Amino acid sequence: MAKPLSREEALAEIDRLRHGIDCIDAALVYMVAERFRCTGEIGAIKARAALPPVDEAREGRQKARLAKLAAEAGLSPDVVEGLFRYMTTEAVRRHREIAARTQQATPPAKPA
Ligand SMILES: C=C(O[C@@H]1C=C(C(=O)O)C=C[C@H]1O)C(=O)O
Repeated sequence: MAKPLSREEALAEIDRLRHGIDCIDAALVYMVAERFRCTGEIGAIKARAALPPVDEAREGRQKARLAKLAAEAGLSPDVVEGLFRYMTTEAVRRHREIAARTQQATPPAKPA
């Protein structure tokens, strides 16, 4: 059994681990921001080319890749899928907004 810890030892250890968590959270925030920057650029390109906001084939490939990565990392595929589902849903919501704004700003095509 693990050796009991004094309250002071426990608090010092928790502080050390929380510092690690704070560093990871900061990195995650910047990585998520960078991901939305990339998906935003894709949204603008799709809108200019009148491509649909959702790409189900790409999402399917990502799902398979992430499930493999989750297994390699010893994580539940459901946890990883849930995290990415939020980001993908939000990216697509933003693509729809970009598409709507682009449509409003684009003059109607001249009749042939
Ligand atoms: C960013 C894209 O648009 C959508 C958002 C995705 C994502 O957030 O990873 C993936 C596929 C698309 O449904 C894309 O087509 O690559």
